[in-house]
Amino acid sequence: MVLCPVIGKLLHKRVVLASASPRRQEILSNAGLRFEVVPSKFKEKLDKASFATPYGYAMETAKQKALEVASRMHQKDLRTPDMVIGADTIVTVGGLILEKPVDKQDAYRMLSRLSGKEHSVFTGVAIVHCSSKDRQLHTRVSEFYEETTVKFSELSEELLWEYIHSGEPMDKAGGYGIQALGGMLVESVHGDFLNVVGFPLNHFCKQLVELYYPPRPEDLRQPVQHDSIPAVDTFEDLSDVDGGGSEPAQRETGSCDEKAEAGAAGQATAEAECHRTRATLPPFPTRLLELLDGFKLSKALLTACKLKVFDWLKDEAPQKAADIASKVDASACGMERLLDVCAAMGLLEKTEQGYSNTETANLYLASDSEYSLHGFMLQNNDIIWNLFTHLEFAIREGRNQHHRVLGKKVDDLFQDAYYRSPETQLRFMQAMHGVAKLTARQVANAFDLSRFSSACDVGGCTGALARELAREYPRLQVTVFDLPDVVELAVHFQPAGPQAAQIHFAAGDFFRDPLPSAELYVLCRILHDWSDDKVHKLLSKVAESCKPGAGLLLVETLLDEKREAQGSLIQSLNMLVQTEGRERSRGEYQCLLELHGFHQLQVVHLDGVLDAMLATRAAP
Ligand SMILES: O=c1[nH]cc([C@@H]2O[C@H](COP(=O)(O)OP(=O)(O)OP(=O)(O)O)[C@@H](O)[C@H]2O)c(=O)[nH]1
Repeated sequence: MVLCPVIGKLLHKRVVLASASPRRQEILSNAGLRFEVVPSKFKEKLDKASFATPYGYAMETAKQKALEVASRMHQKDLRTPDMVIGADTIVTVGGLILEKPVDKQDAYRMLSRLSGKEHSVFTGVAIVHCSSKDRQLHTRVSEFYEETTVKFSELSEELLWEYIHSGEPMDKAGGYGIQALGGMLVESVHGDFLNVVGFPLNHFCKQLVELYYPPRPEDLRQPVQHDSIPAVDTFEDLSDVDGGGSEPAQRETGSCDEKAEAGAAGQATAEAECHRTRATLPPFPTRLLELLDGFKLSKALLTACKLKVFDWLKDEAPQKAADIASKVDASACGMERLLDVCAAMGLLEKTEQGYSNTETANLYLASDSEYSLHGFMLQNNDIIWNLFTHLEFAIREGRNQHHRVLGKKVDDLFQDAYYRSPETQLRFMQAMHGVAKLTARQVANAFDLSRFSSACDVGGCTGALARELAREYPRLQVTVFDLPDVVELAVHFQPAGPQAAQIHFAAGDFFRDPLPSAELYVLCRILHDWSDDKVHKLLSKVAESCKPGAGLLLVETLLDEKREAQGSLIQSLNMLVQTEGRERSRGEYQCLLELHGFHQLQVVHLDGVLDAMLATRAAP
């Protein structure tokens, strides 16, 4: 839904968000804006003392971020963007400007400064309109800022450090994330909440309205104040050629290298007329159409992974579509379209010399990179995609769809489906390994586990989490307990390193065989695979193996109590299609754990959709 119809003006424009902040991406895409993400390489090192105000500093940084991206894209790309958006969020307290902490000590210094006091959060935003004439880039900049005041409670040392150890402060201005755990530190907020999160959406929409719908001449005679986003509820003309008003009026605030005055009165009147005649049409269903296209984008990503496009481009000079096509036995015309889509999705960079990997592709999509998700992509392409094509049956029948994909009965989910052949098993393990590596460090850091000297990672697969636990707690001995076939293949995933001596593998079936003894049991993304009956069975086995004081570390995706968060809900649907289980809420896990004698539940939300929970076994 596009509540701010002016966003429809930008539908056919090439809009670029010059920001790596996932929060800014989420805020703008939730608002229905269609944009590409090109993080800025501008180093945030302007001399703060040279600015009269903190917001002046934030606006200038935002502008430099956006201009850097605009000029890089103009030089490298075949098509200059129409609009580049940059933003910078800072916190000010006692005359000091706080940005993102550089390490935990820095986070500590920042948060202690904020404790018990009120501070301001400023986000500077720059909207850079770009055009290209005679190969020269021309820019016009509109900039603004928003201020929100936030008051923190008094923070105890313990709370402070617990929060810092959650890892959340590190990429956030002022060292806290108001939208997540950091919200617990906040007593009151005055002003725009999203401004604190990183992007003042309301002010941004008003700014767009000012740019694209300048007041009519008669309105200019009286001062007009927009207390809210004007409801210009029209179906916008999306064409760039018929004078439908896709260009902003030349009315920027702040600095610009082509300063322009308010839009010409004639143009303004024509625009206003245009809105009035179309006022009865509904808003363009941008978000809906994006949702519809979602599966095509996913399939393009998965196909590029399957064809190893990102491997061919890793550490190479830019290559043409035809070169890649010949390497993977594909048509040049098909490959060009695929690569163009990958570039539009921000996975490749396209220049006159050809295509090259973006940092994201090098990091996560090349199959040999340290944090590769290539195996996970193949699992999605080869297995999960097929299961999802039977979603309708899954909904009607309330069960997974392996039987339909495989054309035979599936009694044992793992032996009959995921591990039905050595190849499928290896691919499954590669997928799990990639995901586990990405999240394991956060899991290991979520709680202080130093009181335990032995742990058993039940269903621990390749041992990726065991490795991080061993790294974080050098006196911890970790047993990875998994099916014999898994243990046999797990040797292929063991890097050399000092942790090897702390990790042992034990073969067995956690529903049938006794569990290795340990002071801490770990169940990472295991319970969500199983029905309530089987979860009870497994938890009672764990409980029987535990002495009082033993710990149980669960890692799962928690459903929010209101069942509103899309990320966890889609995971639960995923579980329906793939497994015998489902995602559960914190309350449901708490009941399950308490039934089996585990109490004192603590929960830490991790990046992405995972949550870590730690409970302690009480005396029976
Ligand atoms: O409560 C919250 N406060 C702030 C944030 C996030 O903090 C960062 C602010 O940093 P900056 O403006 O420099 O932006 P970057 O993340 O470095 O991305 P750019 O590429 O745009 O420079 C921002 O991500 C906020 O979202 C928060 O999440 N919660």
